[in-house]
Amino acid sequence: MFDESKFDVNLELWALRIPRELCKVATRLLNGYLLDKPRVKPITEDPTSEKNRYMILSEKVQNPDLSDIPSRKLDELKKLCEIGVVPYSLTLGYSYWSADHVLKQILPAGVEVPSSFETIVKSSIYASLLSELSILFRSGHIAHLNIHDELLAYKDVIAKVIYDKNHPRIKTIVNKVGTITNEFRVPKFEILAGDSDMVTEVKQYGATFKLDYGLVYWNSRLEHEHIRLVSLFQPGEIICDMFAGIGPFAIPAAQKGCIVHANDLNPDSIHYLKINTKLNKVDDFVCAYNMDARKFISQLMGTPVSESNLESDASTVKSSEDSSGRVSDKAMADNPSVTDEVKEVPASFSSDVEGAKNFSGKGDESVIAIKRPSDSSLEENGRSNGAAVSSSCRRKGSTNKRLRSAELSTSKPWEHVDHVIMNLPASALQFLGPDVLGSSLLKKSYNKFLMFISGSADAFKDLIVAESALNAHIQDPVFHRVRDVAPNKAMYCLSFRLPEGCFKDNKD
Ligand SMILES: C[S@@+](CC[C@H](N)C(=O)[O-])C[C@H]1O[C@@H](n2cnc3c(N)ncnc32)[C@H](O)[C@@H]1O
Repeated sequence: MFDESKFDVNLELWALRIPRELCKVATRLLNGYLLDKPRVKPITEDPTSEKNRYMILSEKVQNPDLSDIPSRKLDELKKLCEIGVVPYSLTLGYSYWSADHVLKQILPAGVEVPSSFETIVKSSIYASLLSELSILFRSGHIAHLNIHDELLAYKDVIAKVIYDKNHPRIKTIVNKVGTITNEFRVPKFEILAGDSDMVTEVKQYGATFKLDYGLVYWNSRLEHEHIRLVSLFQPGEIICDMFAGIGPFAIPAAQKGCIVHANDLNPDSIHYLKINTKLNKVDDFVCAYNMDARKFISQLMGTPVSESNLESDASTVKSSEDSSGRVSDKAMADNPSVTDEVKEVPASFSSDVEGAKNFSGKGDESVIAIKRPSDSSLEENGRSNGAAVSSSCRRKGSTNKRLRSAELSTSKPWEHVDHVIMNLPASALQFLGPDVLGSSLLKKSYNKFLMFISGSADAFKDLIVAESALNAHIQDPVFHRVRDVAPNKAMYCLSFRLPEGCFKDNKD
């Protein structure tokens, strides 16, 4: 692909032959005059004698008479031992140079390298130029590039360099092709280097996620948003994740002791969601569903005709892969004794959550509270409505302890949900209408939960659309800036408590 030897840089240097036991003292004396290159040791074997070492001098020592070294230092050194000066050739080759250095030489000078607006993975393995190439992130062993058109001719070279420089940590280099058009939001990738295995594991906030990067949606840049939302939840709360993917909200929420109803249309996402609940030992807390979110929410919240037919109702909303094991086989099972016990626990709405600060917007620049005269802050709203936001599963002091598996079986989402997550940017608002939420919400007094909706770049427009879908005024909406998706274009999360009396004109 390219001749690696063209990156060779030969250095003609001088080295001192010093008895090995004196190297430490000599190093101190020669401070500032020894070779100083990253990853190259200035002291090396003397090929002619085991008793000695070569101390390689820096490029600034040009003469074998060592006149470039201050005489005071040399005199001290000479008092220690007899010094031999030998020529020393050093080649810094392809393996020495960073990816940044190599690519700068390969890519044409003057090529318009777009500046990156993406957040690069924190433990960045890439140098500045690579971020300019818009290398989006690393997912497990996969490095995902997004090579711009003007650099496409160099894609193989770029991939080879990144692969060479990061193997074995990175085993596969992929490039996103085209724009995402499918409803599962999975990009198309071409594999540029390494093996074609797209099944990988990633870690976020201590949870492990297994996924096939070619089949499911995954975006490491949402890690902060995943943590932020989950930090707002309380143990025992019931979460409904309408577009759950492989579980980056569902699993940490379940780890916190929440009960999660997680749905996704993509069967592969649900396949991995189930694997992940098991991997993270929260399968007793997550019930997975594989259907369109409209059907999911209306069935989940639809009023069961009687307690006796809960199971049959529930079975319609469980994963279509029931035989291969829905996430919790105990989910929705009738267990009156446990239900009774849990019902006795008084509801509490303690809001001393870390994330509550973010939610109110205080101290978080990315939170924008859209204020209207009558609005109070969303945090206050959350607290004041707290008494009404009760959960049949909530337990006092259950904090991070694992709850019994029976918790999920006592969850009655058709009676109560604390939070709804809708992470489907741009289209999530379509799922707010009376045709989806309306009928089920009206039948029950179901208007207390908090909704988190990933909106488009136009926060104000989203608010208007949401209000029109709900046919109600949204009090204290909060827009949290999730991330920049393009220069001057941010993605927001709109949060609000479902207004009292929404869909009122649709009442029958
Ligand atoms: C942006 S991803 C979010 C996934 C996950 N919440 C996360 O943060 O990684 C949106 C997800 O919605 C799913 N999806 C798209 N349309 C859907 C629908 N009509 N009903 C249910 N899920 C849908 C996709 O398969 C995808 O996994």
